[in-house]
Amino acid sequence: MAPLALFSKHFTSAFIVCALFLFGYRLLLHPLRKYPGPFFAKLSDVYGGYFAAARRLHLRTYQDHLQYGAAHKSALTKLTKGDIYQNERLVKPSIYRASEVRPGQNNVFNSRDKKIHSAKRRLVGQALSDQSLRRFEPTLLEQVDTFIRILYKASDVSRAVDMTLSCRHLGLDTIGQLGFGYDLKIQSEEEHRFLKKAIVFTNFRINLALQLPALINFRPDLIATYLPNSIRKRLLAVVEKMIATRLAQPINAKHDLLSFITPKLQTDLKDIQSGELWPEAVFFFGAGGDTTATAMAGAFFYLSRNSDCYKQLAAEIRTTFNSAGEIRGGPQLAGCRYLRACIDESLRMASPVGTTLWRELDSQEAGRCPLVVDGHSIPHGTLVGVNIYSLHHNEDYFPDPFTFRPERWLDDGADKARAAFAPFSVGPRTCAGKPLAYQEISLALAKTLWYFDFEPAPGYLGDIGGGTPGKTDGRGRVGEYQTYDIFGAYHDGPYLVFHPRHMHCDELKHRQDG
Ligand code: HEM
Repeated sequence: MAPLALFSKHFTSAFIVCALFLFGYRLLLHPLRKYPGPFFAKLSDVYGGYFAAARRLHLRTYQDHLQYGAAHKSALTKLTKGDIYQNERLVKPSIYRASEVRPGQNNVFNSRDKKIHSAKRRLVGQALSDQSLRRFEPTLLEQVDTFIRILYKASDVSRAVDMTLSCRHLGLDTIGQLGFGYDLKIQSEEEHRFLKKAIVFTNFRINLALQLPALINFRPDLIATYLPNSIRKRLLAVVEKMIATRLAQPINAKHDLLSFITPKLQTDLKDIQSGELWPEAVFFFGAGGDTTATAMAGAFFYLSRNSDCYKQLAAEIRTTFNSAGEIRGGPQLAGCRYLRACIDESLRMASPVGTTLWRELDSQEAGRCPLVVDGHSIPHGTLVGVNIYSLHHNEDYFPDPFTFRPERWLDDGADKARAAFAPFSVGPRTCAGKPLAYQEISLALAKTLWYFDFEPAPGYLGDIGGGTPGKTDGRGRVGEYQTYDIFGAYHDGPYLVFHPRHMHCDELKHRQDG
């Protein structure tokens, strides 16, 4: 036998023996072996990686919960269950390195050290506080008004509007202003619209690496950054341009994130991407635009398909306010309880972040008493987490979970539902942008219902966004808004047709004519 053939024969045999040994260990001796779970998840993280690549890990995890129970093994070293996010002994695991803009550059989202995180959180949180949002409101209202004018133009010619696109344009323009005092004009012009794709690419990659940590060191986005005109390179160039433009102005010229963080974070204008400000800016831009867009598109989907809820919400908006100008932040908007219930019900059913947010025992806790979650003693090094999509469809908390029923947030069972509601996560790493998200979604929905009636587009366009009958992979429910899990969510539609409420739309017509 030729030496090469001999080598390859021995190598293959050795590989098979090692694999059998490893899989035998994982099935029979691994500390988590007592937990039920899918066979392939017991063997390797490739299980999570495969479903992350298919963008349906949330659906698979939900099915696994039904089959194996709440505490099951969803990957080699991962358990899902319990009261995790308020536990001070737990931190974000090292797999969050997957979201570093450049290796070693940490931001408020992926810093693991508690002290460093709370300093960053205090800094970034200033731009997102209630007081800051009050100052930002006129700018937010301008963006929402642009959104309304675009719907009005489409309504004039009965053109179906893809709400995924419109909501994402609004979300990105808003975050361009709040982050950098920069008018990206995505709602009205083409130039920066590629940013949507760039954010999807980034989120997909991060999610894949979070589920299959072996990929963390393989960074296709870093490679992509060196390719001429790659989408990732263009995204970073836009963020850099926004920072440079803004830093050329006096620091208090705008009310934005940069006015708060620039004095505290080192940045060299000649090399912005190496400075401390850079990772915060890139994350802020990615986190704030797409998530609110999913929440809005989901709400439009469910309202267009549930006519009783639609009518009740329209009545609330149209009786609470006397003019479009009155629709702004404050007690009247906060008093729209049905509006809030519709938003929460959409966030429950189509969570913008529907994934499992992994946590692990802080390394400083090693050797101290074991971690106990819901009566389970968890070995050190295990990742624990709750899957948001599964939690939000758990019948114990949300009876009839696939039915859009805003009333569940207003009736007697509301406290139980609220205890299990976590679209923004909970605990010290809860979303810092929650108040902005609610304000933006509330204004966009309330103003839309003030000016228009809407319904699904006729023909096949009207079906886009829902499930496909007969599918058995979790996508067979026609009335469920289909999200594709990429840590955030990818989606399409709904396509809606808008009918102006004429006496109210006259002012829009005049503004357009003017
Ligand atoms: C409906 C809209 C939104 C949803 C559902 C959402 C959801 C979340 C979730 C689940 C997390 C925790 C992630 C984890 O533990 O790994 C998070 C973190 C975060 N979000 Fe949001 N988000 C939304 C909008 C926003 C907006 C508009 C901003 C503002 C720019 C924002 C800024 C942040 C920040 C700064 C963090 C990191 C918090 C920390 O670790 O201290 N989010 N978000």
